[in-house]
Amino acid sequence: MDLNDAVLTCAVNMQWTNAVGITGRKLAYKTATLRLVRNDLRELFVEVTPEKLKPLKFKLKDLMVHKKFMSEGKATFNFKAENCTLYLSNAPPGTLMFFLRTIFIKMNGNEGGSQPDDASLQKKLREHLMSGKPSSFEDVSPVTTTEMILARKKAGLLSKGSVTTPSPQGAKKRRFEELKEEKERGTMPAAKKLYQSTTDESLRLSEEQMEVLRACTSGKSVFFTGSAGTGKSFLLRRIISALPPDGTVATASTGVAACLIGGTTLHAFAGIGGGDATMQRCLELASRPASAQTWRKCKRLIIDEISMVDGQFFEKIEAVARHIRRNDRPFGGIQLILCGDFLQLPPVIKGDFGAAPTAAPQQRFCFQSSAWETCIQCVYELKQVHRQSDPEFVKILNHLRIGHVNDSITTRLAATSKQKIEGNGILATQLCSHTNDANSINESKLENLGGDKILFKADDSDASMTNTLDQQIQAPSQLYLKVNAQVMLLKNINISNGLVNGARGVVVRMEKDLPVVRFKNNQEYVCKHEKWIIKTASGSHITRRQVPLKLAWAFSIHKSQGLTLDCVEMSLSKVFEAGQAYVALSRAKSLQSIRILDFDAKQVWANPQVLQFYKGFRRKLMDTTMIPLGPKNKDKKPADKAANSALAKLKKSLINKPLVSIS
Ligand SMILES: Nc1ncnc2c1ncn2[C@@H]1O[C@H](COP(=O)(O)OP(=O)(O)OP(=O)(O)O)[C@@H](O)[C@H]1O
Ligand SMILES: [Mg+2]
Repeated sequence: MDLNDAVLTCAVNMQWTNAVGITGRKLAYKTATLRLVRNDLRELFVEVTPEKLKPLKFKLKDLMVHKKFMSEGKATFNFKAENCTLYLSNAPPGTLMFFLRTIFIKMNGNEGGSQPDDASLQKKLREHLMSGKPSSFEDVSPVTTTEMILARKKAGLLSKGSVTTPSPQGAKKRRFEELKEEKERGTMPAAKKLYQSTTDESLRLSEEQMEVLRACTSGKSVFFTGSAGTGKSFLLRRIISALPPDGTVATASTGVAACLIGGTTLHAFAGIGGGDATMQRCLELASRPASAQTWRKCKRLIIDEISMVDGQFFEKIEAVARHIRRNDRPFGGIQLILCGDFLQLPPVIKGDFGAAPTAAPQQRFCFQSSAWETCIQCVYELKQVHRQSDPEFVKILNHLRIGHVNDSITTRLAATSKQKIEGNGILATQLCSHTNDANSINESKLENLGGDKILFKADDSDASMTNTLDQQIQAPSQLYLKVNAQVMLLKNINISNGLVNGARGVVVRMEKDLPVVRFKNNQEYVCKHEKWIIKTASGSHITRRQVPLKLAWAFSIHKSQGLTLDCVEMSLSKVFEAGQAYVALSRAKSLQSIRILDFDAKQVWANPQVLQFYKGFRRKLMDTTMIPLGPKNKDKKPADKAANSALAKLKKSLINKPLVSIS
């Protein structure tokens, strides 16, 4: 387990009722620490310590825990014997889940239950009284594997929507009610929910990821980077779940990336439109009541895919934050958690992703804005690649990332053009440089299939928000499918069976009006309607229900940033951005699941300003040799000979000495 799972800090309201159910004493604390402890008799207690006050203890007996809103950081503990209810709120959802899991395991992970039985309790009590020692409490020991296995076995004994001490009487009835409720809600039983394998919660953070998590939970403003697949977004999800929900705003530069971390787009949050207006106008826009309130409530701003946030936009929102919050500290005192890889896609300059770039403005990247240096306290680089396990492929990708291609890389990548990556009726997804190309491929392939088109219409909680949902959620509002359509899965359904976000499949038949998909690993899955939730800028939730599929004959490279994809084919002749070829190639898990039709070293280049930034990143305080860049060379490969040789030197230095963490 990653953090201390027997401790939780959150807001706590306590309420006692008398014997006839009338509410008596009430206490409310904005911050209190809950700790799982044992006394000398090995009985379990939850100790609640409000800030600067004495602790209160509640015996874990006849406990009901309601945790339907666990993912929002809320839970209710009902201590029946003590007639007291604790309402927990603003708990970091991940920490709350581990805390509840630890309670569950400690209460159930022992033969006969870990609470001592009455006879042994009486005996221990006698011994304790005879000894004359005062009562003492100690923290529970870390959860053992045996306790975990035993507790899992007992998961079926849980009562309706709760974690409770198992009692043989009524267990059957409770199980019946639980099943009935599951059926009605289409959800998993309470205890199983604590162990569900549809999310990546079971994966452990690496040591380098833990270090970043610790910096973020300690309140520091952090930028962390790393090559594609080093688990930046994965870590970001953990960071979000380790922070209190109140005041934590998760955003990303693109809708797809925002959806991967369960957040909203940075533009939707900021409330200044595209940020193209004058500074004065942006301040006016952000001062509108709804927008101003979200800025004032924000304590921690998280931004994924920071490489695609425009430098001028970043500078403007920094000024907006100071102005609205009437706070002169950088970003108005908001903690920033930024992550991304500047050697992947840069900010889109104008119009559609497919449009050709116009002349680059002065501050294209965030790191070029004056706000960057003042706002970031710690920087980290993740080095362990998780998406690919083949060291040869990882090495090739590391070279491509900095725009370095040698003959052996060219030969190896060109050789993929002939390999067969299809299987089980699943064709390769074509990654296109331009969005329009990808859309027309999907439309024409679907038209060309025989059979009837079936429309799957999304059910949105707020019909007026359909456009917002379209921008932020990959699941389309209208999805047309036919048997034999090539599709991609848009949710983690079952990680251990390979039914993960990005898995490629083909529709094999329709069953009760729902598509049945066969995946590359031969697994068949009858799609159910899944739910996506996005948080609007004002903090409310809007949802979309839709089958978790999207047509997958083709995607644009821009829409694929952040994804892990099975089985991809690409033609890179039309790439127009630094880092675009690297993004396309790094979506694949292995060299065996990729086909590059026309590989040419010219299609791969890194932005020299970014390379320079990364050099400075590594040697933050040391003086660096600037590469002379003419206005023409801002985003393209430097044509100038001197610049080229300086660039070659820079790449060499970056590849030979991996970047290090600086904090
Ligand atoms: N500690 C870990 N243990 C196991 N798997 C991990 C770990 N960290 C990340 N992964 C897996 O690695 C894959 C890539 O992770 P992720 O998408 O977060 O990378 P990324 O750095 O955000 O990549 P990109 O730059 O392309 O957005 C995912 O399948 C993720 O589940
Ligand atoms: Mg990512």
